[in-house]
Amino acid sequence: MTAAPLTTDATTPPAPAGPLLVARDLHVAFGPTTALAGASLEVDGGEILALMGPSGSGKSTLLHCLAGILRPDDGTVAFEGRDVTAMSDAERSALRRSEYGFVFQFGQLVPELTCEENVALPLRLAGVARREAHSTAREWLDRLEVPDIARKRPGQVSGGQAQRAAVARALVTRPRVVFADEPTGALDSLNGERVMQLFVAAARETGAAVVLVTHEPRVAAYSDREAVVRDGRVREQVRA
Ligand SMILES: Nc1ncnc2c1ncn2[C@@H]1O[C@H](COP(=O)(O)OP(=O)(O)OP(=O)(O)O)[C@@H](O)[C@H]1O
Repeated sequence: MTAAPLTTDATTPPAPAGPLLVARDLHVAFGPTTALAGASLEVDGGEILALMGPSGSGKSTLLHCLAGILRPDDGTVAFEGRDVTAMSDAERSALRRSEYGFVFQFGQLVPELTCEENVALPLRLAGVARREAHSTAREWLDRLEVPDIARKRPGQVSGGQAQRAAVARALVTRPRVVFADEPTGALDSLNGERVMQLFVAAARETGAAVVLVTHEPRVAAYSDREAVVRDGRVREQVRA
């Protein structure tokens, strides 16, 4: 029997230095309404994290702060140790484009483009040549089990099919984190479960972390960890 080598070679990636995303003591107010009141949360690389909690508790606001869409009034968000809250708007949008993917409740696909063009779009924006972007987009539609919608526009496909295209579009650039706000909220439970299964399987394959807001325990059941938000703070965390 050969002993396993004790040393690592130069090609071994370094062990992760810590969590991928760290939010500390976030405060956000919209006029007189407090949305976040000291929310803190960490997200590890590759983990599926569900944000749960009552309506109006601050889940979407927390997601928007984590994703660098909204700058908190106070507190910090760091991605791989880089302070996102201190970045300029241009730096934050560059970070979002290069490292993050997004899925919303209603796919928010571009209605004038075919589903294939929608999925290819983030690659085209990243400078990938047209032919390669489209062939990768078709692979992703296959992976999400909707090859037939490639040439259809979003208005010509079902809600579940459109949401699969939205998941494909979010993952096609192989982002480090996908943020999803009620990704199955507009689907019936059978469709919602299938979309979640495919979403989680694809994210695990690419190594993307997923942060998702959901009301549905059946959707949260696909996560590795649930964080419960109440009154603008993360109150408890349960490892699945
Ligand atoms: N753009 C905004 N302008 C004014 N108030 C807002 C805005 N966004 C959120 N709020 C308020 O901030 C609080 C937190 O909202 P948020 O959407 O983060 O909660 P949530 O937990 O995601 O709710 P839901 O589950 O109903 O989507 C709520 O009281 C909400 O009304």
